[in-house]
Amino acid sequence: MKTGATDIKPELAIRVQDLSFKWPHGTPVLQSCSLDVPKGEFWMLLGTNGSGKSTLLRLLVGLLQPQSGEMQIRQPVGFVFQNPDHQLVMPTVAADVAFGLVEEKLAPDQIIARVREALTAVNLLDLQRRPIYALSGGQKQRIAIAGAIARRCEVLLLDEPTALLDPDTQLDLVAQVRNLVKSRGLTALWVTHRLDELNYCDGAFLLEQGQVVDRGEPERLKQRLMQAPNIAL
Ligand SMILES: Nc1ncnc2c1ncn2[C@@H]1O[C@H](COP(=O)(O)OP(=O)(O)OP(=O)(O)O)[C@@H](O)[C@H]1O
Repeated sequence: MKTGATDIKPELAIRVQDLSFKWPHGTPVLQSCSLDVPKGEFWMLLGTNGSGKSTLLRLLVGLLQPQSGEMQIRQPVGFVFQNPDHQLVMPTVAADVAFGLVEEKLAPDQIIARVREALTAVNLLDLQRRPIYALSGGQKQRIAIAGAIARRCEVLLLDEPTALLDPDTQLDLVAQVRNLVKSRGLTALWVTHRLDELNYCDGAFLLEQGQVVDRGEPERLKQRLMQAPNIAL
């Protein structure tokens, strides 16, 4: 099995080939799953409940190990969970963004500069001293993204980051991630059930029973899913 980003093609940020995963004593979740995400693009991952979307992201970030197949992903990778309360750990906004930099052993002025840059990128510099508990759901998701930007992540993996947000905040977040991808050369893979979010991405994958069954232009996939009542996203 090959993992890491050492020999990934220059035009790609994520490469998954024939990946298979099953839980102990469980049925297969991913079965020869293959996909490529081009560098500097914003792609989405769609599929019915239980089709393996979250499992694929967890494999990509190393939280799970596949039984077979190959994965390559550019480092560092940032992960944004559905529920931001599962990943924001410090009492204030600036402290939380800085927390992710501990391993880099930076000087204090470098940490301050990275935190300011990251909060500016998500338009939340004004809130740097605010307690985490006093943020909205959308603001918390943007802080999680700022943490990844501060760490200079090349790839963002987002697992239904808008699931707990109201519709306006949902579209603000997806538009902001698109802007970050385009302005900073990041690559993002975003799991969603919401077809209106497809308007913001460069391409999408459709996962069914652990395999990619369609991929490509978001508008075409959107039309396919709107005309397929048997695929309940
Ligand atoms: N910790 C676990 N132990 C055993 N089975 C699990 C575990 N986590 C998930 N599964 C199973 O793995 C399969 C794939 O789950 P996964 O969360 O990847 O699906 P998904 O496509 O992200 O679904 P959803 O859209 O509902 O979030 C499901 O059948 C699920 O029940």
